[in-house]
Amino acid sequence: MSHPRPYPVRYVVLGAGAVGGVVGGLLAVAGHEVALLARGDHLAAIRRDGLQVQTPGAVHQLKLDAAVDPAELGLRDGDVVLLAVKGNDTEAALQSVTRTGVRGLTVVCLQNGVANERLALRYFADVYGICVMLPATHLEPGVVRADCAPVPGILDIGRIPSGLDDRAARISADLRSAGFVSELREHIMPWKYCKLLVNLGNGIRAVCVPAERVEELVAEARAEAAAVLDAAGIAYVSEAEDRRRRGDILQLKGSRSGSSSWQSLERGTGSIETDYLNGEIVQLARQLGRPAPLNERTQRWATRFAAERRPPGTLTVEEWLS
Ligand SMILES: NC(=O)C1=CN([C@@H]2O[C@H](COP(=O)(O)OP(=O)(O)OC[C@H]3O[C@@H](n4cnc5c(N)ncnc54)[C@H](OP(=O)(O)O)[C@@H]3O)[C@@H](O)[C@H]2O)C=CC1
Ligand SMILES: CC(C)(CO)C(=O)C(=O)O
Repeated sequence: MSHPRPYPVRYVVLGAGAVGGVVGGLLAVAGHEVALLARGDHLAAIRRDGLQVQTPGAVHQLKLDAAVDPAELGLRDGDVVLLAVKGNDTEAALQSVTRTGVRGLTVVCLQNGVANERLALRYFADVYGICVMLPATHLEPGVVRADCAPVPGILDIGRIPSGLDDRAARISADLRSAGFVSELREHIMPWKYCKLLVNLGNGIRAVCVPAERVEELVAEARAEAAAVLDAAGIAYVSEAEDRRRRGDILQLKGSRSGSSSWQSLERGTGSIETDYLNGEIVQLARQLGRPAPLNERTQRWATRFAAERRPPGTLTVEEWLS
């Protein structure tokens, strides 16, 4: 592999929320060209005042190109699309890009879950996956916050389905220039499956009142899922390896209300990503003719909460189990 090429790259963040806003914002602070795709009140606030990216040590108010329709940004071959919508929004988001007719884009899935990369490959040849360890919060329209410092996140990257190349090296170097920790991974998907196992708790914790029994159920759902992945012959990085990679790099500062799924309920978006987290395990189990009752229950309750716009953390564990 040769050295990363020095030509300028434009990063187009598709879904400039908590993660996309923080990554795009800090890339812009580091001097990279960044444009944002957002929607609703968030887009209106960004257009009016700029995107505010808070970190534990600084507040950046960034005037960046922003639009809802990718066509408005004049997408061009060579642009790197940082796909940072929730998994349930991926298909529609990708289609909004394909409608521009520009096919020479690089798509980087800056998302939890493992279905986004497959979807992106349907439309684009150059797809990369990032294992996102970046606690971030979408505070209010126009304002996002990185919750860790001094390193905001670990963003290891690899080509899909596997392999290393100059483009991955270039993106990884740009992420490092923006303060992230990022390594190249020849096989990124086993890391993303490991992260999927971590995220199986998002849905239960988002709906339930915090309790010891909730944490036991999270562990049980995780064990159920690991058995499904094993039966399917899908490789995932071990908890020990994941712990070694994280080390003490991420230091949470201040308060954090909850996971990305919790935030969907808190913001009352009407949707939640659980179908692409626990739902991934459920569909795999169904293909194998196996049960996955805890992941199924997690999926059912979370989607119900989102649809009914119920506030997070309000269901007792007894109700969840009933
Ligand atoms: N937040 C976190 O701490 C972490 C999140 N992740 C993962 O990162 C990914 C992104 O999560 P997160 O940043 O929290 O999500 P957010 O909801 O904060 O951000 C996604 C943004 O994309 C917008 N959006 C959705 N579809 C479109 C579209 N077609 N065009 C333009 N904008 C669109 C959403 O709008 P709207 O609000 O209207 O839906 C929202 O503003 C998820 O996969 C999540 O699991 C991973 C690690 C940590
Ligand atoms: C691991 C966790 C919960 C970190 O915030 C996350 O990935 C998320 O919020 O979705």
